[in-house]
Amino acid sequence: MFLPVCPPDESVKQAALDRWDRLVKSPGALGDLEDVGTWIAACQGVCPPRPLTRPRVVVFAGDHGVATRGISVYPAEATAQALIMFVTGGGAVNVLAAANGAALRIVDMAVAAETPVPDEVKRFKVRHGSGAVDQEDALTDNEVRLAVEAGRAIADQEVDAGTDVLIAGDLGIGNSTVAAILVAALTGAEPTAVVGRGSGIDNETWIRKVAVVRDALCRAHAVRANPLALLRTSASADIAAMAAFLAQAAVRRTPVLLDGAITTAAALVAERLAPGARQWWLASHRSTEPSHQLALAQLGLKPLVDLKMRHGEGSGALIALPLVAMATRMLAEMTTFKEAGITSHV
Ligand SMILES: O=C(O)c1ccc[n+]([C@@H]2O[C@H](COP(=O)([O-])O)[C@@H](O)[C@H]2O)c1
Ligand SMILES: Cc1cc2nc[nH]c2cc1C
Repeated sequence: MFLPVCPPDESVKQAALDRWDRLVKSPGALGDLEDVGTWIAACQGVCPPRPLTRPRVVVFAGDHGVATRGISVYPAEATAQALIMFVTGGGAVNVLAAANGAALRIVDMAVAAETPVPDEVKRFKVRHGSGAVDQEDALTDNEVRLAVEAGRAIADQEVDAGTDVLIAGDLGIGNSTVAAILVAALTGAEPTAVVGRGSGIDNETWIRKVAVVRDALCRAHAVRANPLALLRTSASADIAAMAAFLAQAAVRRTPVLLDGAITTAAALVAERLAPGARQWWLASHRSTEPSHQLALAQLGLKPLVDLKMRHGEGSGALIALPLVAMATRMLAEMTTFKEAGITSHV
C-alpha cells in the first residue's frame, strides 16, 4: 500500500559524526543537538546540511463519537469552533507557525458541524464525526481508504510544494481518548497506564475515560495486528489521514517533527503501514499524556524537550523546531579546529 521506506543516508550520517568531532568544541559538547543535526544531514543526504528554511505544518481536525461520553473538559462542538479559530488565526499553532516562518494548512477530515471555512479546508472531508469507538467502528472500509488516500495526497502536495521539514498537528475533542486506545492496543498497556488528563479532566472524568478505553480495547483487540483494520475500528478519519501523512512523508524522504500524544499514536500505526518510517521522525517534546511516553518508547524515540505541554495542534513540534534548525546550522556553519588554527588534544 505504501512504497518501501529507504533509511536516511548512513554514509552521510558517518560524515556528520566525523564533522561534529572536527568542529570547534569538545567532543559531544552540544549533547543531543549533535544527534539532531546528524539526523537532518542524513535525511537530506548531504553534509554539511542545508539550513531549514521551508517548514510546513498540517493540522488534521476531526470529531470523535467518544466525545459524547463525557471524557473531555470541552463539549464536542468546541472542535468546530476551534477549527474556525485556526482558519481565522489566533491559535497557538498560528502564532508558532508564523514565528517560525512555517506554512500552515488546516484540514477538516471529519468535523461534525458544517463550518464557514474555505472549501480547500474541507476538500478531503470524509464524514461528519467519526464513530464512537467504544461501541461502533470509527469508519467504514471505504472511509478508511479515503482518509488514508487523503493523508498520502496531502503529504505528496506538501513535499511537492518544497519543504525541508514537515509537522503534523491535531485538533479534536476526545482525541486523547482515541490516542490512548490505539497506544494500548499496540503496546499491550493497561487502560489505567495510558489514560491521562487530556485537556485537563478531573478524577471522576478520568475514571469514565478509563472505562471508555477498556470498552474500546475489547473491540480493538481482534484487529490490532492489522493497521488498516485498527484505524477503521478504533481510530478516526483525522488520525487515519495523519498516519498516512507520516508514512508517506517517510516514503518521500522528508523529515517530520512529531508533536504530542495524538500525532505519536498515529505514528505508531504509521510505522506498521510503512515499516522503517520512524527513522524519518523526531520526537519534539514529551507530552504529559502517559500514552505519549509509551508510544515513543515503542518507536524508540527520545523527546527533545519536556515543557509539560499537552496542547496538540503541532505546538510542541513548533517549539522544538528552532532547536532543530539551530543544530542543523551549527553542524553546517561552525568552523573546524583546523580552519581556526586552534590546537586540540582530541
Ligand atoms: O498533544 C497532546 O499531547 C495533547 C494532549 C491532550 C490534549 N490535546 C489536545 O486537546 C484536545 C483533546 O483533549 P481531550 O481531553 O478532549 O481528549 C485535542 O484537540 C488535542 O489537540 C493534545
Ligand atoms: C477547544 C480547543 C481544543 C484544542 N485542542 C488543541 N487546541 C485547541 C484549542 C481549543 C480552543
